Amino acid sequence: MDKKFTITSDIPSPAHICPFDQACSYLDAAGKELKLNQGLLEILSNPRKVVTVSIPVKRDNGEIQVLAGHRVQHCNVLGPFKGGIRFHPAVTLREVSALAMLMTWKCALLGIPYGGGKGGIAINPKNYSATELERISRRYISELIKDIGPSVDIPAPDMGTSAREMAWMMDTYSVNMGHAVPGVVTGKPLSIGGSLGREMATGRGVMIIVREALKNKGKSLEGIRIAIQGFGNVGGAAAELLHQAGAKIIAVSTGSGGVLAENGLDIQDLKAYQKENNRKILGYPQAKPISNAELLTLPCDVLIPAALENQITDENVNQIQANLIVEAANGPVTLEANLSLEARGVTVLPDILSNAGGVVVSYLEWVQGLSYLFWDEQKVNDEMESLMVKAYLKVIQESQNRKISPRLAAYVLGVGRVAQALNDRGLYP
Ligand SMILES: NC(=O)C1=CN([C@@H]2O[C@H](COP(=O)(O)OP(=O)(O)OC[C@H]3O[C@@H](n4cnc5c(N)ncnc54)[C@H](OP(=O)(O)O)[C@@H]3O)[C@@H](O)[C@H]2O)C=CC1
Ligand SMILES: O=C(O)CCC(=O)C(=O)O
Repeated sequence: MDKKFTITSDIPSPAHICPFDQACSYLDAAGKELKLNQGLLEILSNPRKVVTVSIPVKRDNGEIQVLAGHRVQHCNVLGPFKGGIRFHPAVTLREVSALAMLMTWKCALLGIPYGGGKGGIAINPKNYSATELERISRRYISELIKDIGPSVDIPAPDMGTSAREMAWMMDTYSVNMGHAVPGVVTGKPLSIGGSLGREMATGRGVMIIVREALKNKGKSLEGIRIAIQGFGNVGGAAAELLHQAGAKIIAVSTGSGGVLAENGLDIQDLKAYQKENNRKILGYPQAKPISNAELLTLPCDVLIPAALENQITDENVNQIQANLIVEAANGPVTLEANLSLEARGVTVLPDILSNAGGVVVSYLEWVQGLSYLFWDEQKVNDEMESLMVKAYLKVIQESQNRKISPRLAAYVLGVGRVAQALNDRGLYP
C-alpha cells in the first residue's frame, strides 16, 4: 500500500514489502504511544527534501550509461542531515527514503546533534572497475554539491561504499569549494581527517549491544553461539569483535552463500580466506557450506542480520530459533515478522539502536575534524561505548516503564526527542 509520500518514478520494492511504509508504520505506532498530534506526525512522515540526479558515466569500454542517484534528507531539526550512501542493485527511492527516516530516529535516540539523510545509487559495484566507481562517486557529489556540506548534509559509507568512495567524494567537494573540507563526509581515510575506530565502529557497537543484552539476562558472551548474515564492514567487524570477546561464531554468510562450523569459526582465518577469494567465503575448507536461508534458521543463541532489509519475514519467522536478534542491518526484520517474534518472547533489538555505533563514531570524526584535534583509538571507542550503553539502558528502561517492545521504546525515545525539538522551535522555521 502506498502511504503518504509518493514518488511516481519509483520502482516498487522487489519483495513487495515497502520499507518506507514499514518505517511510517513504526512512526505511527510511536506517535500513538506519545499521543502526538496528526499534524506533527504528517511533518515527520515526509522527507524535507528528495533529490534525484542523473549520473552519466563513461564505462571503461567507451559505452555511456546514465545512472540515477538519490539523496533523501528526512529531517534536520536537531542538526545537519546525516547518513550513508549505498551502492547496491536493489536501491530504490522508497528504500532510501525509509533509511533516511531511520537515521533521524537513530541520531535522536543516541543524543547526537544530527538529523537523518541517506543516499544511494542502484548499481552492483562488483560490476564496475575502480576507475568507473571513482567517476560515478565524483559525478554524484558534483550533482549534489549545493545540497550537502559540513553543516547541511554529511554523507558516510553504507552497503557497497567505504573510505575509498568517501575520499573521492570529499576531494570532489573540496575542489569545488577551493579548499579542503574534511567535515563534508565521515568514514574517510585517516590521511584526510578520518577517525581511528570508524571502520570497526558499527560492528563494535553491535558487539556492545549483544554484550549488554546478555548481561541483562544474567549471561556473558563466553561460549554464546552466534550466527551472522553478512560478512562485510558491519558483519565482519561484529564477528571479529564478538569472537575476540569469547563468543562462538558458528555461521556467517555473504551474498553468494555462507559457512557453518558447529564448534565456532576462526574469524581471522576466514577473513584471510575471503580476501584471497574475491570476497567469497563459500568453499572455506574448515566449515560446511550453507545457504543464507539456512543461516537464519540455525539453532543458536543470537542471530545478527547484517546485510539487507526484509530478511526475516512472515515466510521464515516461525523457523527462527534464536532468542535474541540484534539488527545490525537496517530493517532486516519485517513488521509482521517482528510482531510474531515479540509474541513468541524473542527479544529483537532494533537497528536504530544496535547499528548506531557507526554514526556515533562518524559524529566523533566530525567533531575531531571541526576542532582540529584528533584522538587516540581508545578515546574514540570509550566515547562511543558510553553513548551506546546509555542508549541501550534508556531503551530497556522505556520498554519496561511503558510495557512495550524495545523497538517501540527506541522509536518513542527517538521520535519523542525530535517532536519535542519541533515544538520548542515553534513547529519548524
Ligand atoms: N557501514 C556502516 O557503517 C553501517 C552500515 N549499516 C547497515 O549494515 C548493513 C550492512 O552494511 P555494510 O556491512 O556496510 O555493507 P558491506 O557492503 O560492507 O557488506 C554487506 C555484506 O552483506 C552481504 N550480502 C549482500 N547481500 C546478501 C544476501 N542476500 N544475503 C546475505 N548476505 C548478503 C555482502 O556479501 P557480498 O560480498 O557477497 O556482496 C557483504 O558480506 C546494511 O543494512 C547497512 O545499511 C548500518 C549502520 C552503519
Ligand atoms: O556514519 C554515518 O553517518 C551513517 C551510517 C549509516 O548510514 C547508518 O547508520 O545507517
